Amino acid sequence: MRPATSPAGSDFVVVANRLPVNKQVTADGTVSWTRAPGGLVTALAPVFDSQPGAWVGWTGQPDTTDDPHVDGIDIHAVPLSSAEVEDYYEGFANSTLWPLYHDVLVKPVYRADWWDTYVTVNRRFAEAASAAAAEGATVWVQDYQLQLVPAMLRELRPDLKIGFFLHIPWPPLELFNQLPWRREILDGLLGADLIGFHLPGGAQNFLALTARLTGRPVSSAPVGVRTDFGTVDVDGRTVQVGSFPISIDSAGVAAQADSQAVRERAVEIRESLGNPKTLLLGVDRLDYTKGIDVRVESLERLFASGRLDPADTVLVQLASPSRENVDSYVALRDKVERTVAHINGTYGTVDAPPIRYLLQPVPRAELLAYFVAADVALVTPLRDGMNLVTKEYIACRSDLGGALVLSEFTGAAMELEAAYLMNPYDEAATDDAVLAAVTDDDAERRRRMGILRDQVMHNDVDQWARSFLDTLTGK
Ligand SMILES: Nc1ncnc2c1ncn2[C@@H]1O[C@H](COP(=O)(O)OP(=O)(O)O)[C@@H](O)[C@H]1O
Ligand SMILES: O=P(O)(O)OC[C@H]1O[C@H](O[C@H]2O[C@H](CO)[C@@H](O)[C@H](O)[C@H]2O)[C@H](O)[C@@H](O)[C@@H]1O
Repeated sequence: MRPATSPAGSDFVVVANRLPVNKQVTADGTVSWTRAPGGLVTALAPVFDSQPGAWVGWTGQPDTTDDPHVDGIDIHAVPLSSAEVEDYYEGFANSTLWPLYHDVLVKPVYRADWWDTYVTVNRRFAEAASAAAAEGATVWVQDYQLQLVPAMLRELRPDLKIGFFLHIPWPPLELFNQLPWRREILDGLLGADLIGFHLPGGAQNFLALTARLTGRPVSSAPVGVRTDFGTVDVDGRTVQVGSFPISIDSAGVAAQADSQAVRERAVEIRESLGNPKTLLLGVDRLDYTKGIDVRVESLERLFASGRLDPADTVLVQLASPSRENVDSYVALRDKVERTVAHINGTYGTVDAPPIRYLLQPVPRAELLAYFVAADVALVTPLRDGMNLVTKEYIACRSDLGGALVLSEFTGAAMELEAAYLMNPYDEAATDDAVLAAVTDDDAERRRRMGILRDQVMHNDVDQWARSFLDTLTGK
């Protein structure tokens, strides 16, 4: 039932763990709002340019009742206590689900008290969404932190059209089955009218698992990209299941990258690094799924074997701090920082270390200047739902310069086959891919970048959002 306090509400509501802004509080208590980290916000923020609506989410800070203002979006902040952040966000979302859905790269932790808090917090998000939505509104729930919201929201508001999109991989049956609350998660998701995944394989896994664990009738034909949807029959209600590869505001990124200011800054960046023959670039949240260790270890092997010369090669690794209270992230940071120091100590000189490592989010224009400046982008995840950094790099290269080394274990690899694809578990193949991207002649690099650019400029975030929402609303 609709809460009595509800205003008329919005016709379009996004529900995501994060708001598009992040609250930063410095030691002296100064408050500032910065763009929230990660690809979910990068992708969803432009959706509101063409569609007014509300965004229900958390500010990124515990124990606050702030309601930040964002131009053009009606923000509804969902408060979380410190204990809830520990149990729901750092615990169940990022120490249970995140590793389980990313090939158990670290061992998932299963704790009933974390699960209980996940249920409590999901209910709070469902209630906030219910209060924000107008009669008959379209509500789009995002990601693994909120998998129970679709069913909870349907119970509160049967009048709504409810969509759910998963931004990370959907795991195979053998892994998902580890989850003590697997049936509850499936039932939560099945509250939606449309469930979206990046890749057809994820949608197919979901259908197979649903048939096995719930016994509900599911369709048997394969799922296509933005077409040929699967179905689950939930007591006479049809839930559609589809594949919608996410993207970026390609034209907007390209236009900003082509600005004089960004081009000039790119030249300055190269100069400040001593105009190396080869500038390699990594840009990631500091996450163990991203394979930052894979690329720096490959670089070390290429230096050690003499296949690359550390005197004329620089790797800039821009890392954004992430989930810093979770043990596996602390361990990764230690590992990366030790390896970088080891390589710089072994192969550098005092004034020219081959790796420049920054652990701070970089302002947007500055980031694009790095993309324009880099000869090779190294995108080497062990597993990644999509990876929007890849698409940002390509969108920035209207000059058809640059080359992309891309892990086969990213969602992006399915669409971007003209990249230098590599298996991050295969050291020799990784080294060969990096070396080919560095040493192939300009014609070959331009040929590949041309194909990649056609793909990314054509398949942008607007198409992603439109195709999902049109399917959801039956247009
Ligand atoms: N060090 C950084 N500084 C600024 N932005 C960053 C940094 N690292 C990543 N980003 C941004 O965060 C987003 C990451 O999205 P994506 O590659 O899909 O991975 P994820 O969502 O898992 O972090 C991109 O828009 C990227 O530009
Ligand atoms: O909110 P955080 O805990 O700081 O994490 C940031 C986001 O990381 C994940 O992003 C995923 O979504 C991207 C866009 O679809 C995709 O390209 C990437 O492969 C995923 O890892 C997470 O799924 C988001 O919920 C987080 O906000």
